[in-house]
Amino acid sequence: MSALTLTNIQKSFGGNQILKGVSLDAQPGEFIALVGPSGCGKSTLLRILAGLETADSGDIVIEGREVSQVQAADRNIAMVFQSYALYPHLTAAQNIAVPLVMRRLTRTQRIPFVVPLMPGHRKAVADIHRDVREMAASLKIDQLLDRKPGQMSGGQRQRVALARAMVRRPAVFLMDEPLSNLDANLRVHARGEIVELHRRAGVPTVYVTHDQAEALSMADRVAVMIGGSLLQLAPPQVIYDDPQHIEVAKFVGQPRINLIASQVEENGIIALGAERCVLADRSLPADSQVTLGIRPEFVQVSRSGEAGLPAHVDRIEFLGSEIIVYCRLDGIGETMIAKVTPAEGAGLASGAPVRLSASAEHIFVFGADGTRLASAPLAENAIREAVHG
Ligand SMILES: Nc1ncnc2c1ncn2[C@@H]1O[C@H](COP(=O)(O)OP(=O)(O)OP(=O)(O)O)[C@@H](O)[C@H]1O
Repeated sequence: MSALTLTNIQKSFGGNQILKGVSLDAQPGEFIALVGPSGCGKSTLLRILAGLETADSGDIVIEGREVSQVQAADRNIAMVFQSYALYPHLTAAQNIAVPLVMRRLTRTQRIPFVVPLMPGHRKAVADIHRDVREMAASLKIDQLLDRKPGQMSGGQRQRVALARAMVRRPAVFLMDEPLSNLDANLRVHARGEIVELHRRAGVPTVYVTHDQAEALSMADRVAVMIGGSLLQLAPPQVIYDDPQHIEVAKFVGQPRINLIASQVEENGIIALGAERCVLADRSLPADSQVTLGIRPEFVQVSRSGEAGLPAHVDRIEFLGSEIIVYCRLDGIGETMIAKVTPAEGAGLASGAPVRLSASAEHIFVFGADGTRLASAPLAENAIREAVHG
């Protein structure tokens, strides 16, 4: 049984459709990163899941229970926000204790004057103290327990917010860009910490981010959302190596994927320089418009020879272990980016004429509507046969 299933969630604000039928599932213990550009509807989906917003239609099932009509407080979901939302007047220990106090003590038991007189109260409070200390120890924030948020760094506040969300062992953990307030170095460190915590706690997690590197490096599966639609939900490697939509290919990968406009030839053949691939569906008419996608690491740059597309080097970025070469294709003027090793890039300079090529097995073909078209490299000796049917 899935820990969490969303089916066909739709949501409009004032006639604007923000979520266009999103379906998503998380398995027990799974870490899902929900990634997409700003404004694509990630936070709205998360808020609907948490019960802070109502969907126009669609189903939400958590641990086998349909919760669309269930109040946020009764969904057993914990959420960490961008802003951490810690109470500034409470210490870290008190902040972490809040969800336990709300769940385990009655309204009357929470009143300090009455509290010591109530039966069972002493045990409940002792249990809360114990659980807070255990959670603080596992997050290595014991030394912060007496401090208020104003006396902590951003990273420390983030850990306290995580502790508060995790302390009551929710059915699902939701995080909305929890690292966005941290500086770059701390962010990378905190990624590892969250993954480690998640592994230990084993609570299924939906983690929203607009940072594709964060999503790829942290998640078991990545859900790529663009313009209110979920375009692909798959493990990071599959999202990168086998994108099913041009928007997924564009969103993931740094530097960005190269895209070149092209046309289908007879019998579903597509050419890029001397390389050819063939579409699985050969019924696409000749002259149909397609876009070819090639990751920068698969673009070969040669300084001599006749093979490959003629281009000129525009600029070069030296990144230590690799070199990014920005080239302009002669004639059409489009930019192609190549990622090469320092040895391959040695001697390249701005303005130098080069030839660019990519092996057909590394060419993605996208149709006019952006969906990926199945294709395969065409061997040299098969070309003649294919062309002549
Ligand atoms: N309560 C609301 N009323 C009207 N429009 C809203 C409301 N909440 C969100 N929107 C709109 O819905 C769209 C999606 O917003 P949402 O916050 O879900 O995007 P997001 O992908 O999380 O973006 P970001 O990464 O910038 O946080 C935006 O255009 C936003 O302006």
